[in-house]
Order: sequence, then structure tokens, then C-alpha cells
Amino acid sequence: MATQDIIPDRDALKRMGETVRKRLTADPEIYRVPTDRAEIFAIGNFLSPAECQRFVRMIDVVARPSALHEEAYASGFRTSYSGNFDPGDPFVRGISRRIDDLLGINPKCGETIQGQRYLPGQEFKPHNDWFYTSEKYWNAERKRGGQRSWTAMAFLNKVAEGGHTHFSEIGASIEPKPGVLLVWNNALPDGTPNEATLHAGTPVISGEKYVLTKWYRTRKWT
Ligand SMILES: O=C(O)CCC(=O)C(=O)O
Ligand SMILES: [Fe+2]
Repeated sequence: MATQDIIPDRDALKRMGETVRKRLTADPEIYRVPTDRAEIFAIGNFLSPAECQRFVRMIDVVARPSALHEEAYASGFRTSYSGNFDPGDPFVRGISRRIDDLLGINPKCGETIQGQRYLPGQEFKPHNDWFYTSEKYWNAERKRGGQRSWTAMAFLNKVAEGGHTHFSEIGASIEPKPGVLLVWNNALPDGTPNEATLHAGTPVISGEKYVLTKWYRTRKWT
């Protein structure tokens, strides 16, 4: 990339990278995936078994075919069912705040928590969570909070087989374990998009998989 190219929200991505990194690395209980190519952390028992179960039931209510910028569902890119939780629900609000506090990010930057359910054969093909700023959708996303910085994703159940979160560039395949929160920085420390965060939800082979995801923007999300 030519040095004169402007990376939208680069300074904010850099700043948020620093804030969250400091906070997570200060806690000896938090596991960091051993790679120097990306910042990926795992927090065990972040959600209790009862909280996981409650979210699973809620996902069964809100889940619809995943809309990932239009055509994705139809093309088989993201075949899971997903849905946003009611952000005003006190239970959802409580968990949402717990994630905000863990990361130390301004709650205003957090998107509504999304739930996802994968049945056998369903998957989320390799992708990056950030927005491609050369795409048409960016003009709208730019105005509703800007680029995505950190992703927080919780596993809500044990999957009989398959359904890993696979970071293919890094060679890390994370098996769903209920209550575990995975957190990663989608940017590099210098605020540019980190290509090594490419990841997939691999196909569920047997059983089902439930997760929740919260993406953080660089600015107030609306
Ligand atoms: O289900 C997974 O393991 C991955 C989900 C994911 O990549 C996302 O929600 O952005
Ligand atoms: Fe993702």
C-alpha cells in the first residue's frame, strides 16, 4: 500500500489497540494465543453455564438467516442463523457492560450483541471483521461508527464435532468451550487492518453451535 493512502480511523484503531492490550495483558488470568502476528485473547468462564443457556434460548427466538452485507447468505458464505438481542433487555445490557468493562472501551462504541446458531453443515467462511473501505457499504458504515476495532465472541455450548473458530493465517483452531470469551484486535498496533486476523467458523459436523458476538467501532455506533 502506498504511504500516501489514507486508512480511515487509523489513529483511533491504534489508540484502542493500546488501551485494550494494556488492560488484557495486565491480567495474568487471561490467556493470549501464542503468536506475534495478531492479538487474540481467551477468557475462561466469562459467562456462567446459566448465562450461556439463557443466551441459547434467546438465540432460538431471534435467529434468522444471517444477513452479511446482502448476498452472503445466498452465496453460502455465512449459512448460520443470527439475530440481534434487544439492547434494552436488562440481562443483555448487563453482559454487554461486562464485556465493555473487561476491554475498557467506551460502551457507546459497541454494536448491539448478536447471537448466532449453526446447525450441521452450516459455517461462516474465512473473512475479516473489519469493513473494506473501498466497498459501497463503507459510506453508510463510516457514518454509523466507523471501522471495527476489537471483536468479542463468546461460545455458549459444547459442539459435538466441528464448529471451531479457525484463524487460518495464524494456524490457531479454537474449539468451542461454553463460557469462553475470545477477544481479538482486528487492527495491527499501528492502526492498519491486520490481514492475519482472517478467520472462519468452520462447518458444524454434528450437534449445533451457539455463539454471541460484539463488535466495537472506533466511534459512537448508531
Ligand atoms: O462462529 C465463529 O466461530 C466465528 C464467528 C465470526 O467470525 C463472527 O461472528 O464474526
Ligand atoms: Fe468474524
